[in-house]
Amino acid sequence: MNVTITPRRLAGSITPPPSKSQAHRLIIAAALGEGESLLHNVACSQDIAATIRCMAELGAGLERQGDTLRITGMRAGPRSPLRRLAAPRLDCGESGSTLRFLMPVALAVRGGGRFTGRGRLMERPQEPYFELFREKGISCEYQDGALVLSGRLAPGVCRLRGDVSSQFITGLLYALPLLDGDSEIVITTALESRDYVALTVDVLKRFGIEATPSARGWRVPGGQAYRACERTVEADWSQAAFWYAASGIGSDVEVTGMDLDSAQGDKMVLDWGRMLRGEPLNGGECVPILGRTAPETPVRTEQAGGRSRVEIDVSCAPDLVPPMAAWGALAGNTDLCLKNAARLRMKESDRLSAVTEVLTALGARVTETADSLTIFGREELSGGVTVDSHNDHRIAMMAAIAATRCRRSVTIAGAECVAKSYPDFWKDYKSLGGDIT
Ligand SMILES: O=C(O)C1=C[C@@H](OP(=O)(O)O)[C@@H](O)[C@H](O)C1
Ligand SMILES: C=C(OP(=O)(O)O)C(=O)O
Repeated sequence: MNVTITPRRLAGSITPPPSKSQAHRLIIAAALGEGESLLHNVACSQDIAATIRCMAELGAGLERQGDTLRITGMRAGPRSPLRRLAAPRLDCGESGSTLRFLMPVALAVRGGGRFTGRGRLMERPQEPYFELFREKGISCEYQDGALVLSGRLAPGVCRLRGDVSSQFITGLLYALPLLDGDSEIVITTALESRDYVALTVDVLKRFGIEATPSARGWRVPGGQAYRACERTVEADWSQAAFWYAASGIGSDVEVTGMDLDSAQGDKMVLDWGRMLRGEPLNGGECVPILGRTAPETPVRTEQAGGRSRVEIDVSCAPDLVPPMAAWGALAGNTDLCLKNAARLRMKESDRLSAVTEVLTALGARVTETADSLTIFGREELSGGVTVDSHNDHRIAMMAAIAATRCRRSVTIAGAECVAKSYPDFWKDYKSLGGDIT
């Protein structure tokens, strides 16, 4: 599907969709649990549909009633009869979270499974799991494009890299409590996307599951049971970031329904945006309103010729790169460097090269290195082109936000990919006065 945008500023009020990251976690916890859980404000993005489908295949009952999901837990645990059933077939769509969260879960609950996916999913790296699983005697093989796991996930020490994806750690945090002995997750490198692990621990706690930080990672007692729960999914800070970016570059969008106390790390978009706007400054340093400290506290420096440069370490919040890039491209006399971003090459697209290609086509000046982007702020972009979404929801949304400040119309090819995380994105864009066909 092509969407053509006639540039104009957006105005109005919007509540972003429910958090995809939180919804995945709540659904999995409820499905593993005992009894009936109710989850409210569940939106059926393609990624969430994948997790729902997979948890049903693993043995839970999931029934949608409007935006409420009624989940009958499978009572997973060391003595569950589910372990005797045939290997489940888990279609993860394009969702990296679904695949990586459920690989150890399927091992713990069913002794393995056959995982399939679409788009770039099956090419995304799984080596940290493979190394760990093979060390534990679990077989991991690609067969006709499917990933087949089989074996027993034994409790004990689980050594894992922390700089490929935090999703591996989340998967283990879900599976290890179900084993019949205690475990420790030992992180062998720097941990990136750290707040996503904190979000996991936050959800687990609500289901009565304990995981405590250790000097090397997390200690996870075995023999735990997920208890049923009733929760409402919070609004999504990663999606809110696109609307904050729109306002940052001249639109007037009021973002409603956001929880400032959320465990979602992407709420730091508020601090990053403030830094980009150059306010408020305190001796040249931004004072983070959300109490964040290095490394994610951005640094702003004054440059020659009246320009400023903002440098942000994005390793803690990679999903903020596309909205921040759109914001940076139209930041006037401010240049934005997004560094420590190598992991973005392993998402739905190679997001660093996709951001560079799309923003450059729209008329921005962007330089790309192996692990960073520098975007040189302008007052306006030229537009007048067709850009490719690269089948990446966050790239399509970035282009749509940047288009609000182009001189000529912008066509986004493959615009339907927003359904991966934000099926109503185009509807919401229109409701804010966006002119799209
Ligand atoms: O745990 C999660 O919900 C996510 C973790 C992040 O991935 P990485 O840990 O691979 O960076 C993020 O990019 C992804 O969109 C969602
Ligand atoms: C990378 C993303 O998700 P996942 O890893 O779950 O596919 C995303 O939503 O940007």
